[in-house]
Amino acid sequence: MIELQHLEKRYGDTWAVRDLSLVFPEGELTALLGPSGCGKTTTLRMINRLTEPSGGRVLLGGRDTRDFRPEDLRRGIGYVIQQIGLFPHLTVAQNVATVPDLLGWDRRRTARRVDELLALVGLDPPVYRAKRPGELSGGQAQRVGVARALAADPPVLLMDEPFGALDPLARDRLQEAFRGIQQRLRKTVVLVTHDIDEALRLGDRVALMRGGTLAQFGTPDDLIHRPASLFVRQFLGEDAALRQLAGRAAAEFVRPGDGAGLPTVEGTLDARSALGVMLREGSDALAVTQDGVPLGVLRWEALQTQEAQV
Ligand SMILES: Nc1ncnc2c1ncn2[C@@H]1O[C@H](COP(=O)(O)OP(=O)(O)OP(=O)(O)O)[C@@H](O)[C@H]1O
Repeated sequence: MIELQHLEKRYGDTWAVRDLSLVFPEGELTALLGPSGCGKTTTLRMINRLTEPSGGRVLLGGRDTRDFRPEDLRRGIGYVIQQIGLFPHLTVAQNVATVPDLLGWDRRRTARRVDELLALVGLDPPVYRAKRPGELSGGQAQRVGVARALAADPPVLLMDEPFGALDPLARDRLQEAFRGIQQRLRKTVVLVTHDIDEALRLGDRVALMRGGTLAQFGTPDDLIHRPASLFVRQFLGEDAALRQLAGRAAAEFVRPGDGAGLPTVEGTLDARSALGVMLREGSDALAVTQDGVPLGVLRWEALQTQEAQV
């Protein structure tokens, strides 16, 4: 668990972060969302002390982070940034092994860990182990960055716009991959993003910031259906419910039923696209299958109730 208590950062007359108190729950992913310049990155960097607070404190597992030496603190916290900063002269395996090497793990344990992590992030170890960063696509490099951050199995992972530099398709894929990884590993993750879809899709919780302070902290559902202010409502936009559908699979809305004769979609299709199929086909219900096996029927109302609550 990470706890921010009255955290502040001032640069001259500018408050980057102002009296920010917040608890990032253990094992959950919290998206730190907000407009440009609202203090997201500063907040994240105060957690691993890349930026020192001007006031207030950060507790990690109940301990004040000032009680740690900054190097020790950072070794225990995974950190992924947009321009991932892999070492270009090292291989993928050596890049992933950076922290285990620093911690003095023996070579066999490190090699096993590297392969395990490459597989976890969807890179075939024999193919990628010996490559250099220059031989990777942006998405592959970002995967290596995630593997590197997870290498020493830190309980906490800080991510600053980790998917920001990728094209939409690669971003989509990596978000999905990361969602799967997080469901398995249950790290305490703080993910900085200005992308509303990403926050709603990946966040168990969302901390929406404005001008260095907290506008609202809650589940994606809370922010969409129970916005705390006009700012929150406007920031998420009128189509917030549609955005949320984009992050959920059609299969989640399926009810038992016979879909014979209805247009058919796969259950893994996102619910927003399924809605698009209904509109295109002029049908208020779809048959949903999983790998060709019927799952049931997706009805317009099931999606509508989601929206009606906005
Ligand atoms: N080193 C610095 N010196 C002076 N001002 C800074 C410094 N770092 C950040 N700021 C200011 O603090 C405020 C918050 O910056 P921060 O980078 O945390 O915002 P952000 O929400 O992460 O923005 P973005 O989404 O654009 O990256 C901004 O007004 C910024 O100009």
